[in-house]
Amino acid sequence: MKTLDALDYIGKLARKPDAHKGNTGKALLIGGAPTMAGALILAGKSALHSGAGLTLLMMLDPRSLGVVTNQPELMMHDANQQQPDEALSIIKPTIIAIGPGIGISELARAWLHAALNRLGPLIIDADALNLVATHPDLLELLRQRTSPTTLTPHPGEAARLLSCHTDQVQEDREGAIHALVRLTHAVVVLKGHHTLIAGPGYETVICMQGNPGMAVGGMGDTLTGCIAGIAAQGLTREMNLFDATCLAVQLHAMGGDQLVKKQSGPIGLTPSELSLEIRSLINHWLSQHI
Ligand SMILES: NC(=O)C1=CN([C@@H]2O[C@H](COP(=O)(O)OP(=O)(O)OC[C@H]3O[C@@H](n4cnc5c(N)ncnc54)[C@H](O)[C@@H]3O)[C@@H](O)[C@H]2O)[C@@H](O)CC1
Ligand SMILES: Nc1ncnc2c1ncn2[C@@H]1O[C@H](COP(=O)(O)OP(=O)(O)O)[C@@H](O)[C@H]1O
Repeated sequence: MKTLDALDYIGKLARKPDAHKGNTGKALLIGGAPTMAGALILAGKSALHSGAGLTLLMMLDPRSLGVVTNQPELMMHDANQQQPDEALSIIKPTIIAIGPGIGISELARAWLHAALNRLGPLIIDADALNLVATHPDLLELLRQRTSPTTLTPHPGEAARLLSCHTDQVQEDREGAIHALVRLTHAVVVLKGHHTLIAGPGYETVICMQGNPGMAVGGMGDTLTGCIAGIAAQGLTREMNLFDATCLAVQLHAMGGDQLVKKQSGPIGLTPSELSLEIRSLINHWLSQHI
């Protein structure tokens, strides 16, 4: 197992003078069921601040479509008003992330089915992972995918996928992540203290950064948005989804550590602040190296 060291990939995010929003990546994030719109909005803000050219939110709760007035850059879509397969083929996202606050309704299942069926890179998080754990047809679709896929389970979600107890995952995190890769054929991020990343054909890496100030609701949504934002830009610039995933995990953990250094944590550290810190880290690195 090697230590995560992915910062050099930031170089691939450098903008050419003639860059435009059509070639800086389109991230589509799907989730935000009633009571959990915040999860999708946090993921959206994170994708935006990580540099995605366009960030679209496909929101399952129609009443929450108007709640992001403080971030009008996010493009809001009502998941109830569209046929999932048709909408995905019209939007043509560079990357889809599905799960933050999505819940386990029939509507959530329909969007996940469409996302799994579509050719193109995909990130699966939160309740979308729980749906995979409880629907063998969705697991089979995931296993058969030919496009790059990243799963971001916390230990509780990992345990549901592996039909075991969370304690068993935590007792042998390396064994658990390998079992998840074998089960799903995807890149897997096993979150928590010392996050692990593994995937078919890749050496497992361990993130030695991050801190307990990040133990607050919405931190995982922020990671999912960050992977989406980095991948949206990087996938068209010789960065694959595994590399984008590694870079986002490291930026997310380093951002948390920076905020603690600035005494914005560990107590009271928020996912919204972390998105802005990740933006600073990316731009600082670019200003030093490019
Ligand atoms: N602002 C919002 O609207 C938020 C909505 N959220 C959504 O809420 C839904 C439910 O997600 P939850 O993750 O809260 O609930 P879950 O029941 O899936 O997982 C929580 C449990 O998993 C275990 N667990 C998680 N991380 C662990 C770790 N590092 N070590 C050991 N055990 C660990 C613990 O037993 C914990 O109680 C998701 O759809 C999620 O996106 C959350 O993301 C929080 C913020
Ligand atoms: N003690 C910790 N040390 C390092 N990272 C942590 C710690 N606690 C939480 N994190 C990170 O914060 C994020 C929490 O994700 P998750 O549990 O999915 O949150 P949520 O579902 O509330 O958005 C993960 O990236 C995890 O690695």
